[in-house]
Amino acid sequence: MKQHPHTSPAQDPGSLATIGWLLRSTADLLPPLVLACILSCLTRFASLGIYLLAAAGIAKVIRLPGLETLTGLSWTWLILIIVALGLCKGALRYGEQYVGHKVAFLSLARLRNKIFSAAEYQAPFDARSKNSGGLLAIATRDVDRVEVFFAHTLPPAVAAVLVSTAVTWWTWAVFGQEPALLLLIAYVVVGLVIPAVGVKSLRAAASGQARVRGIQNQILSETLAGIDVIHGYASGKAMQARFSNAARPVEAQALRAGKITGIRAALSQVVVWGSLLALVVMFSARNDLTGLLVLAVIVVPSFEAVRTVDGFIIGLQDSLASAKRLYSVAVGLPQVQDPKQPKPLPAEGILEVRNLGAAYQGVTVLEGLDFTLKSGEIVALVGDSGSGKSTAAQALVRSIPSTGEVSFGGVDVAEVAAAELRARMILVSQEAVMVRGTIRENLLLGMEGVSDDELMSVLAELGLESWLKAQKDGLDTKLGDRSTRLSGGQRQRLALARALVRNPAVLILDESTSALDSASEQLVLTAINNRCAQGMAVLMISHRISILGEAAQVVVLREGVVAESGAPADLLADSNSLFSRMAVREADKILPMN
Ligand SMILES: Nc1ncnc2c1ncn2[C@@H]1O[C@H](COP(=O)(O)OP(=O)(O)OP(=O)(O)O)[C@@H](O)[C@H]1O
Repeated sequence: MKQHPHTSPAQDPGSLATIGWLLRSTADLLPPLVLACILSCLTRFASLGIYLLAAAGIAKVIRLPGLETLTGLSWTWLILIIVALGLCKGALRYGEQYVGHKVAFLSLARLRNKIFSAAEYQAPFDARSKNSGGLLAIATRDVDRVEVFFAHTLPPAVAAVLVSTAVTWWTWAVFGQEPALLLLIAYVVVGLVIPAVGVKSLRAAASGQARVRGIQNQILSETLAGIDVIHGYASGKAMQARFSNAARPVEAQALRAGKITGIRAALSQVVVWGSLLALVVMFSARNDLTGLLVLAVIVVPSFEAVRTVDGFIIGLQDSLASAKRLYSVAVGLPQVQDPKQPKPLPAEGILEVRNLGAAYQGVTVLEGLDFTLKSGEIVALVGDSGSGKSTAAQALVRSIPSTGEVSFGGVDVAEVAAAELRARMILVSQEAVMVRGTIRENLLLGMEGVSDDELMSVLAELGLESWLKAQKDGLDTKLGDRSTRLSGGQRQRLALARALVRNPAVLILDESTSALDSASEQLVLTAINNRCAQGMAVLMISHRISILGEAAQVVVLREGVVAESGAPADLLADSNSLFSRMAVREADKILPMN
């Protein structure tokens, strides 16, 4: 038995690997990020310069002795340098914010595109098996949270290191070893030790919050999609309770994170003001008031630079939790991958299905399906609900991993690019999904080179001509959110038209006429038969025997295996066959109506 290629989704990579991935994903944006770091450092140094000169001015006014290099400057020079530094600081700050945010937003746009294309690549199987609300939260909120990583992490971190190093070095050079060592210890405590306090709990709280966002999004989108059902059953309050209960399990974590944040802020205040006090004691003993004044005005803003580390460590936990969720989507490989060197698929040929099997989470739901579908023929796949019919259809177009062999025109479909396969073999699934857009956009879904006349002729084939004429804007009519303007039958026929416009070699219809009244259904079946007369092959999946009249072969599935197969007339001739019993049951249902 041949196993079609598939892999498992990506595992949680850990913080370092996530940061590596973020940087790799945006490698070409690193030069402007470095520029943002340089600008951030220069801004801090400009601030320090202004404070230093202001302190020198005060020392001059009150005629304090010492530090003549600064206090000896004339008032004109002092004021000129302060104004120049102020202007520089403004320009540098503007540049830092501009470049930092530009990098951040470009990176976010890139990450959003990456998530979309990864989800599209992994679709439909993997995308379907993820919860849609979670995926939505990842593609929107999580991506936004990563902004902290780009705009508010690296530049302040670099500035913190450089500012503290420069102030320590300058203090050592001007005032000696003692105050310099005191500052160095205080910087290490504020910039490294305190930010490490409770970091695990903060990380857990951030992941919990990210998870809750996903669940709440899921509940919200389910509620919107099923608003009629929820109103119909007066279940609004129950859904609201589900929404708020989703946050319950992480409430304790969030409170703990709040406490830790408070404790960290208090500790760093104690260290900052404690070191200032120590400097006062040290410089009073030396009787050096000018030194104390100058150092004090430098130390306070330098601590501000170092304390940003604590702030961004908190933001960074949130950002990393989000980045890990992005990573899990972005690097996951699809369960069904394209072959490395895909073979071309012939434009026409016979579809041969041998021993087709499929499983969900290790549970086999389909095995040993065999049939042959020739050009211009209809094969019917019937069976009770849950017998594996839709699974077989999805396995044929390689939407889900499968076993066995499927070939078209003699080429194994596992060796063909999925996009090429799905252009030749189209599955119209049970759910007739329309997107927000016009009728034309819904029919084409990005396909090019189809004229409006061709679209209208297909709609006419399916009995939608008068419906289209009644629409004010014709093919430009907007269908709106979840195409609420359409009836179930109209929606099904539009989904069918979307497939027929593409003129596939094989059309797989999975209960695609279930919402139609019998007159419209007959019209659709005639259209299908006409297409068959022109060479299209059809695999028709249905519960209803009455619509399978033209089928060359019927395959009956029971609990995932082929229970019987043959020409419909032969199966009907055997009164004990499952097929004839299904036909009798269906006729019995119809008879009392007559
Ligand atoms: N995504 C999935 N994950 C897990 N199990 C699934 C999934 N999709 C289908 N199944 C299971 O696989 C079995 C076959 O389902 P399938 O949808 O193929 O049946 P079906 O014959 O098309 O049913 P129906 O006529 O009701 O549409 C069922 O037991 C179903 O519960």
